[in-house]
Amino acid sequence: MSVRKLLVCYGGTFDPVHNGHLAVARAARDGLGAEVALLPAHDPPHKGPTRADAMQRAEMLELAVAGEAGLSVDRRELRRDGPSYTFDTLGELRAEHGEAAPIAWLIGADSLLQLHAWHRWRELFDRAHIVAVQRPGSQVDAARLRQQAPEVLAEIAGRWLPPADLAAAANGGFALLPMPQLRPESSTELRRRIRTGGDWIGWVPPAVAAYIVREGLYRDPGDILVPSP
Ligand SMILES: Nc1ncnc2c1ncn2[C@@H]1O[C@H](COP(=O)(O)OP(=O)(O)OP(=O)(O)O)[C@@H](O)[C@H]1O
Ligand SMILES: O=C(O)c1ccc[n+]([C@@H]2O[C@H](COP(=O)([O-])O)[C@@H](O)[C@H]2O)c1
Repeated sequence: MSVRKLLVCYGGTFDPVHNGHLAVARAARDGLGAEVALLPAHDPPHKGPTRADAMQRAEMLELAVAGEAGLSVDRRELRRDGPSYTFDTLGELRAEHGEAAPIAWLIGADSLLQLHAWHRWRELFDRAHIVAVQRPGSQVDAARLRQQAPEVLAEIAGRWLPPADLAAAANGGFALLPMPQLRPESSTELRRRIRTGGDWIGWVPPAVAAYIVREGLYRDPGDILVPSP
């Protein structure tokens, strides 16, 4: 039986992309033997207005992964109006790749704890696997899920797979991605540091840092704030 290569889709606001995102994408590529597509959200459903516009966020992402094997940027959400629902994105990907292709949607642990608030969230499993990665401050285990997101725990309970088994099925599984080392970076803290003159250059690839400086991004007072509902 031939097992097809897993496609891992890693969606985000990427406002801006940082080295934590890249470490997660590389861990998925290397740990799961996957191709990883990074998808900037045009209009992230649970976030307020972004600080950089969608084109700038996509350009920074492209600079961040340029020349890196196994990582690419997929701009499809920029071509859709309205909230960038993952359910819709996975519908497009499923139609393009076919019913048998193994596809996974990759999220951080903070996103997993909110998964029950996503548009048609249970049906995401009809279209992809969900893979979560631990994040400092939001690390998940069964006890934390039971306390903070019992519906999510109930949904994934029968779906747990060893990461190596994801490629053997098209969708429907849940796995935790092993991360060699947890990463502290966040876009919110990065923007705060840029605004306040803190130490931020080492948190992004050099080409992204140059872009931020050139475009004068994240320097207005409003850039400190992230109104997340
Ligand atoms: N350092 C990190 N470790 C693990 N997962 C992360 C990390 N940073 C971001 N993620 C995950 O990557 C996805 C996209 O993240 P996003 O673009 O929202 O960046 P962010 O740093 O979480 O931004 P913000 O601080 O504005 O919320 C989310 O699922 C998030 O949980
Ligand atoms: O589909 C949804 O309802 C939904 C709700 C929240 C987040 N998402 C997606 O999850 C990814 C990470 O979101 P964020 O807000 O942490 O950048 C990004 O691709 C979003 O479009 C999707």
